[in-house]
Amino acid sequence: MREIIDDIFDIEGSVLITGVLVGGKQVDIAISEAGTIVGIDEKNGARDAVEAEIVVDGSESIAIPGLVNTHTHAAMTLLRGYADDMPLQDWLTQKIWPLEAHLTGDDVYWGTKLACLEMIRSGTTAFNDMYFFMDRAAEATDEMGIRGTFAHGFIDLSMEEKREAEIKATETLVSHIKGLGNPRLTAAVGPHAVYTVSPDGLSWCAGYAKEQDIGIHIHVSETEKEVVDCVAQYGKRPPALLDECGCLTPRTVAAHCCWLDEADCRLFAERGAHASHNPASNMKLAVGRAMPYHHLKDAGANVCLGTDGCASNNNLDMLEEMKIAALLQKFSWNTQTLLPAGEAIGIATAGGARALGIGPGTLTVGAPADIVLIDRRKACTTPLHNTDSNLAYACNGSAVHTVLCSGRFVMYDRVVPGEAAILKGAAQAAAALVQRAEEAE
Ligand SMILES: C[C@H]1O[C@@H](n2cnc3c(O)ncnc32)[C@H](O)[C@@H]1O
Ligand SMILES: [Zn+2]
Repeated sequence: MREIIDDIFDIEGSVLITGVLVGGKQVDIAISEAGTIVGIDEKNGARDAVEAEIVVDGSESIAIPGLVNTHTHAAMTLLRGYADDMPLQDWLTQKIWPLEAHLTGDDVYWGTKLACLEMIRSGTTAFNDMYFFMDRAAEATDEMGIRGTFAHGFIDLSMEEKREAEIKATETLVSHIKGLGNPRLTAAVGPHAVYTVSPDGLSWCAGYAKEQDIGIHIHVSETEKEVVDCVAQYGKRPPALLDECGCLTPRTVAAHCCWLDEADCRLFAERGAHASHNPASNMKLAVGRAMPYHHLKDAGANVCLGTDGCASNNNLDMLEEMKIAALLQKFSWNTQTLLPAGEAIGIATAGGARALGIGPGTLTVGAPADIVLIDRRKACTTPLHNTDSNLAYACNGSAVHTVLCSGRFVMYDRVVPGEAAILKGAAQAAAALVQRAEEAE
């Protein structure tokens, strides 16, 4: 493996992964130069699909589709450990928003580089991001080689002047991302939540997302207070308000969804909206209830998985998040059979890919070659009675050893190009950010 490591990140040719375990079977996976899976076969049939430029021995690996993190604020890696053990509203208003007021574009660049590094190292190949200075987040993501969907966090606090500024920021970002013409980078509209965006702001976001044919990324029903306040102010629950404003669509990814009731779940299913489960953040911020996964599933709504930002998680490890999701669901709803291992993997892969519109999120012919190789020589993969169980319940991101996105290597044998410089740049940016905030106090 070692001989080809120096130039493997620059090669843009076809790839063959031999003898890798997929769904309990030893197969070869052939990947075209264009970055698509063109063959997957047990009996060496895939070998005929490409004249491979790179052949990787997969016999010590399990292959899974790239993990899709459907709700994060990537650059919040810089805020990791800055404010812990607080309720959501105090956490946001007393600690997070005052520090974010001092953010710069360079901070977001370095924070996103660090986030991408961490995501790649734990098997994530696509993420749904909502934050600020998102042109710099897209730049960082492009350099790291994975997929990102970028939304400006739209917060108008019911003020006309703020709304106009947020509209401008959203339009500028969307035209910038579209102008890049990079299939790995897409734009979305990011109304923060019903308690920070007016109905006029929400309606504008819905209309603009429709006009631009892009997604909507929003926090929904995270706390009981959000629901109670929404009913008091608007006479309806958050999903009904969002629906009235046109924000519940097949392109909407709604984060948290902890306090949805059964009718809300049915509305999600009817509108084709996607519910992103963020269990670690929900438990850490003690929002009081887990997403009603069973009601969403019974209604037929798509559920996907996300970590939220590093100030409320405090990492971006989607393998770890799968286990937390499965355990939280079983515990909260007192049902051992709820969210079994295979389904937990499904919401982190196919469910996420469906939510972000990036193919089937499976290892099948025609799918984008977003592939994660998990080391079979680890304690967490020994023994392998049931691969899904090992992946969902025993492993975390440290078992990932090679990652491809769109057929290109972004990590090989646990090496990610530029890692030391990213750690240094991000640490310096985080320290300078806190210093600026303290000096301004
Ligand atoms: C984009 C803004 O969203 C803020 N944020 C981060 N995590 C959460 C959460 O769990 N609920 C609501 N808002 C959140 C982030 O700090 C940005 O200000
Ligand atoms: Zn969030």
